[in-house]
Amino acid sequence: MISFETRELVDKGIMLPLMEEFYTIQGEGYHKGTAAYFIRIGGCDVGCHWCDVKESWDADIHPPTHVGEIVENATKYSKTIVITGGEPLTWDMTELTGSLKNKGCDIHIETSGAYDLTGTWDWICLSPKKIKLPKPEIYPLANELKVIVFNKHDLKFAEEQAARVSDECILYLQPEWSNRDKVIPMIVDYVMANPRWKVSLQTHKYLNIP
Ligand SMILES: C[S@@+](CC[C@H](N)C(=O)[O-])C[C@H]1O[C@@H](n2cnc3c(N)ncnc32)[C@H](O)[C@@H]1O
Ligand SMILES: Nc1nc2[nH]cc(C(=O)O)c2c(=O)[nH]1
Ligand code: SF4
Ligand SMILES: [Mg+2]
Repeated sequence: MISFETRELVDKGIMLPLMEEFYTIQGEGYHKGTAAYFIRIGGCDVGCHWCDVKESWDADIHPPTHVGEIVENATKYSKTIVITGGEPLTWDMTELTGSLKNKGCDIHIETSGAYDLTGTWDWICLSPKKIKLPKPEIYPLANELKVIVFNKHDLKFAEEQAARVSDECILYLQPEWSNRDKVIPMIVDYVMANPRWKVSLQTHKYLNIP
């Protein structure tokens, strides 16, 4: 049982349910190929049926951890930090990003955008989900839009989402991993016909790294 005091600290974003942290290579999107330290925060109730980290969903199974401890550890490894989850915006990211900024880090987020945007970010990867759409205020701030393609309807969804981001936002279609053999040919044809889109692959899965 988590104490009332701990629950209060988590509500304020001074502690966060930490699922895992690892130094690896960013596998996806614009920064693919770049070494980065990943901090995976537990808790998500978006419920994507193909989510590749369903173990992250239940925040209660991930230990509430002081932001100071997370930051001290992360900065031993890298100045490029990726905050992911779960859905990191389930929580108040003000304290975590403020502390990382104080250490001079470049801070990236992987988010569905389904909850209020908190924290200060150097790079926002917005990966919108049909079942819980992003909050309107995140669209103009997204640096990259990364739509997961599970079937052809997702291409229409991708265009609807692209209409809401800024002109500078980089547009990616990323195959849903378990259905990749089916959807990759469709994505390839689509990107050649619509070259403002780019392909993003989960390259870490091909490299066999976290
Ligand atoms: C696990 S999510 C965590 C961050 C946040 N909840 C989100 O969805 O953006 C990290 C990234 O992986 C993508 N993703 C999750 N499951 C996937 C799958 N089976 N195939 C391809 N991409 C996937 C998400 O869309 C997101 O861009
Ligand atoms: N290497 C690596 N790159 C990633 N890019 C986004 C990831 C994520 O799960 O958010 C991820 C991940 O889990 N591993
Ligand atoms: S929003 Fe992200 S973490 Fe949540 S279920 Fe979807 S892919 Fe998984
Ligand atoms: Mg991942």
